[in-house]
Amino acid sequence: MSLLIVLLRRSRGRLPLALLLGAAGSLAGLAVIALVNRLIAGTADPDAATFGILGLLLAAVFGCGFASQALLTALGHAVVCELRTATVKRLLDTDVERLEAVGAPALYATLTKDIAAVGQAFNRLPFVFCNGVLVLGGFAYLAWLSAPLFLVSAAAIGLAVGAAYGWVSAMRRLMIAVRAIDDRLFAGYRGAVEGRNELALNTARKRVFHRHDLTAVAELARDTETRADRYWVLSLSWTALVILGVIVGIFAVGDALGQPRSLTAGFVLVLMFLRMPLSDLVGTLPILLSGGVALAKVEALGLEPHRASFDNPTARADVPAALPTAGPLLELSGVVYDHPAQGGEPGFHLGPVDLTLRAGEILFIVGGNGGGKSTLLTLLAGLRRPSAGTIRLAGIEVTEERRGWLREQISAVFSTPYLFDRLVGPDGRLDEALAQSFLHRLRLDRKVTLTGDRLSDIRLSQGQRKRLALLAAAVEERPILLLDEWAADQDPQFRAFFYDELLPELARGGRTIVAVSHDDRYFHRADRVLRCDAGVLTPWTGPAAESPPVMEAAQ
Ligand SMILES: Nc1ncnc2c1ncn2[C@@H]1O[C@H](COP(=O)(O)OP(=O)(O)OP(=O)(O)O)[C@@H](O)[C@H]1O
Repeated sequence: MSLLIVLLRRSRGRLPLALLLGAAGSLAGLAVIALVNRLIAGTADPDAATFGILGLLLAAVFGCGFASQALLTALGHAVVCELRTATVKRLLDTDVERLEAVGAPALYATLTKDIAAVGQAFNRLPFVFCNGVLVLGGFAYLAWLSAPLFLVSAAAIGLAVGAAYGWVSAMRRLMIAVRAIDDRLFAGYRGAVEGRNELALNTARKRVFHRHDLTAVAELARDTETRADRYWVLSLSWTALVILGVIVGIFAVGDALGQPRSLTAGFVLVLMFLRMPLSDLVGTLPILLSGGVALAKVEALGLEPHRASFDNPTARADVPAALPTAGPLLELSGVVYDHPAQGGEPGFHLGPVDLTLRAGEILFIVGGNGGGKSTLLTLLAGLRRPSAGTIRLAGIEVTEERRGWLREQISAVFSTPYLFDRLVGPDGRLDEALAQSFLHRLRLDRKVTLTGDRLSDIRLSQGQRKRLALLAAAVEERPILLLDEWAADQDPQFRAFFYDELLPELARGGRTIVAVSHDDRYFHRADRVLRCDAGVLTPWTGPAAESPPVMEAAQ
């Protein structure tokens, strides 16, 4: 039903026209049958006028059917296109935390499988509608032909539909189960693509992965799909049986009710004609059901409602146009964040964090693996919502409504950055000269060419990827730059260039920089160094404070 509501909402007037044409085509088809019936019964003359009418009716069947289905299928494709772009826009507007909770495999499954399933269902709707009109019109004609025979057939078909209702519900339940298994299958596909190196190196791992993470899930999907299809073919065979049963029964009932044989024969002819659209309707059930399940799945992701606009919803009136260039810039007071617990393991607790970042400052954050450094950076960037405490930017509290404003002040290079092949400057305008100069200074100009805002190649080494990500962040020209272990993949020469030249230069240019770093050789380049371990932020007191790794005796 929700499929129909979506279609109705988006059709902008084309739907009523298409439905009208479809109904006209179907009714013209029924009129052909009715006229043929009259020819058989001898109540119409087989003269030129009758055949002329039949010719016109056939032309109407073709013309109206074609126009209606062309309109409806075009509408179906338009809905799918809109669903694709709108779902991606909703995803772009949704919080990182929500997307993390949903997980990448489920998101990919929705973007590929669910949208395709909804599309298939939409594209079947025109045929469902035309068949529906045929069936309804056909039954109305049957009622007109003989009320007693119609009542008997309607009662028999009604009972049969009631009996089949349970099968359709069972089929829907199984389709929901199949869709849940699809998320696990997509996790397997992802492992096969992204873990290709590890899998190529180790045959045993490949076998274990293929058996447990792929074959087992694929077989579960196959079993569930097979069970769902069994209900479908049962419904198809049941439909054929019911129609044929009613046809046989009608002769017996017709005689018992004293109906003339010619009337019964005409009644049966219409029933035979209705067999095809009825079977088509039942045949389409799985496509419609899986479309409905897919649409429900898209909604269950909990994405933000669709907004066509890309404007930052932050009210600009109550925030300053520019940030201060001296004094406190970003202040965290009692900020707490909890990563959710998973699989029986406790979640990670960060904070309470009290931190004041001054404008133009270079702050380094050090700490052991899993200490919470990256989590802290995402909180500073406004990508995560603290569970307690306040964040102030330029003295103004960053409320939920102002989180977009905070994000607009931040450029970041995360530890595994995603590279886009277009550079984007402030307000979408790129300073090409600045970009070219960074390309040169980051020693990427022999590898990548910048034409307009487009980069020629992003298939780079890990260290080069980080440099390109830094370039993309720098040309955004935002006041706060967050770097997560940026230098970890750089060669010693470039690392020295980064700490000794680039960072101080960026700071002199007005940037406030927070960098996660383990390069204690260069800690003197920072105005301050803090340590983040076990979610607690403390001043760094020198290399002696580093806890040595636990060394196990070699076996
Ligand atoms: N999306 C997430 N969901 C649940 N837990 C998470 C998530 N991201 C990180 N964590 C947990 O939070 C803790 C801190 O992770 P974080 O990435 O902030 O540490 P880090 O100090 O940056 O580590 P590293 O130096 O290894 O990069 C880890 O124990 C990690 O398991």
